Amino acid sequence: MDLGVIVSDLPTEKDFIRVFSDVFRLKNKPILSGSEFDDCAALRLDSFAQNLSAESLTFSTDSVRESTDFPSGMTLWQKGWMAAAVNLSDLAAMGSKPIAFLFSAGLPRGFTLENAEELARGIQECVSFFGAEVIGGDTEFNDELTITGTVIGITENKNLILRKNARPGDLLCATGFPGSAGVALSVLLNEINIRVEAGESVSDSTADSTADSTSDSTAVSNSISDSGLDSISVSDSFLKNLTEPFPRIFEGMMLAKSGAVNSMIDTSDGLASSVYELSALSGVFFEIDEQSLPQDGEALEILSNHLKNNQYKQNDQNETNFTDEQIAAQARDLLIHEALYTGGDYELLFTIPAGKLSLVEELFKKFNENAISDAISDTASRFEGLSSTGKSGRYPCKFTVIGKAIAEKENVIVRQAGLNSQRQPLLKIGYDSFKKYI
Ligand SMILES: Nc1ncnc2c1ncn2[C@@H]1O[C@H](COP(=O)(O)OP(=O)(O)O)[C@@H](O)[C@H]1O
Ligand SMILES: Cc1ncc(C[n+]2csc(CCOP(=O)(O)OP(=O)(O)O)c2C)c(N)n1
Ligand SMILES: [Mg+2]
Repeated sequence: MDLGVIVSDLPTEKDFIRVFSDVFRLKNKPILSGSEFDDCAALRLDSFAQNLSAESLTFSTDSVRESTDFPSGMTLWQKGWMAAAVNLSDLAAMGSKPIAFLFSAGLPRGFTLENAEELARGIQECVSFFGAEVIGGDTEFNDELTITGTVIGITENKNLILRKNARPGDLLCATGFPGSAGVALSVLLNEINIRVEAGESVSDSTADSTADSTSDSTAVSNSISDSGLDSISVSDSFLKNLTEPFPRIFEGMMLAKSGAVNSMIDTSDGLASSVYELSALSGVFFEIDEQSLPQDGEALEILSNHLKNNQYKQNDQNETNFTDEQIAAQARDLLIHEALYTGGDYELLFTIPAGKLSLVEELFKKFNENAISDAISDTASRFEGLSSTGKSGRYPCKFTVIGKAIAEKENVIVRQAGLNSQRQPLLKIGYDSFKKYI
């Protein structure tokens, strides 16, 4: 079929569904019927129980759409990947194993079959990477591209991790480098005062399916480089922190299986917001030690340049007032703010009893050495040639103790002021789809 055809010009919906279904070929026998042939997909749960007893099913649904989730410059492949990833991240937070994904797409006017295929490939590659299959959906038209996904997972009852069981004295732990997605978003929204030079081309580091994204990423770079300021280069792999969320499915399953984790949540809405969720449901309060928050080197470099360029402008292009050291300290502060109060990182935040720390450290060490743990060894081949892994640095997965449950009656942040530390209330703010992005 001619891929240039506009989807809404096709004679019937069936003609279109075939394009999607060709991308979502079913591999898993227990799925008796997939997206194209019957009214429903059917899953044989007894077959899943051969490898992992499926005592509980887990479900989640989340929507993404153009104006609120896709900053300009994202490829359709990335939009598809993101639609699946934000849903899978909810399963990761419960330690659940993904088995199936469904989505309803609202396609904008002018969307071609080629566009649809790229979107579908992004969804398929994310879903299959994490061991699940796309089993159905619906297609409609909408003013802006909208994708509502639903994931289904399975878990053994003893491994089901909830938000509500954090205990006094627990250590608060996080994966990844919080704040990276927030900084990437500011770059893509042109809120950061830097001049961007295209980093390594997306196609250099990615699978064939993303090769088209090079032109988009250049468009982002050009729009920002008009500012005429000092230039630094922002790599495409850094921007992927936002544009290709990497759900911590394998880490979540490993943590759940370890028996060490009392409570867990993903950080999609920001660290502070996630801490408040764990706190409200568990009835304990937390302190975050800001010094312990891991910071991504490129994020710091971007923020330092932003600060320098702001001053350069303010001072009528004379020398800046601050030393490099002062600028670096201000950049660290800004990144802490991003980590706490903006979302988009899709990392895991979890609590463990202090006595389990060495066990969890050992598990992460082994996990990172093998890229994947024994429990998920069947997935090794999926790591090859995928854009979200590789150079974007999602592996090794960093794991950090960032605070603990405390006796006080509020959530606090421990800040460093010179040689002294200060305890301040943790603000209850984060990404909220009902409010304007902060
Ligand atoms: N419209 C809705 N109807 C029923 N439950 C909902 C609705 N919206 C959200 N929820 C539930 O509220 C909980 C939190 O949802 P949400 O804030 O969207 O979480 P997340 O940030 O993980 O997507 C989830 O259990 C979700 O299923
Ligand atoms: C254009 C644009 N603005 C803002 C964002 C940032 N953003 C959009 S959704 C989101 C987090 C949503 O969390 P999630 O749990 O997936 O959804 P929820 O159900 O909480 O809305 C963030 C940080 C973005 N990705 N793109
Ligand atoms: Mg939601």
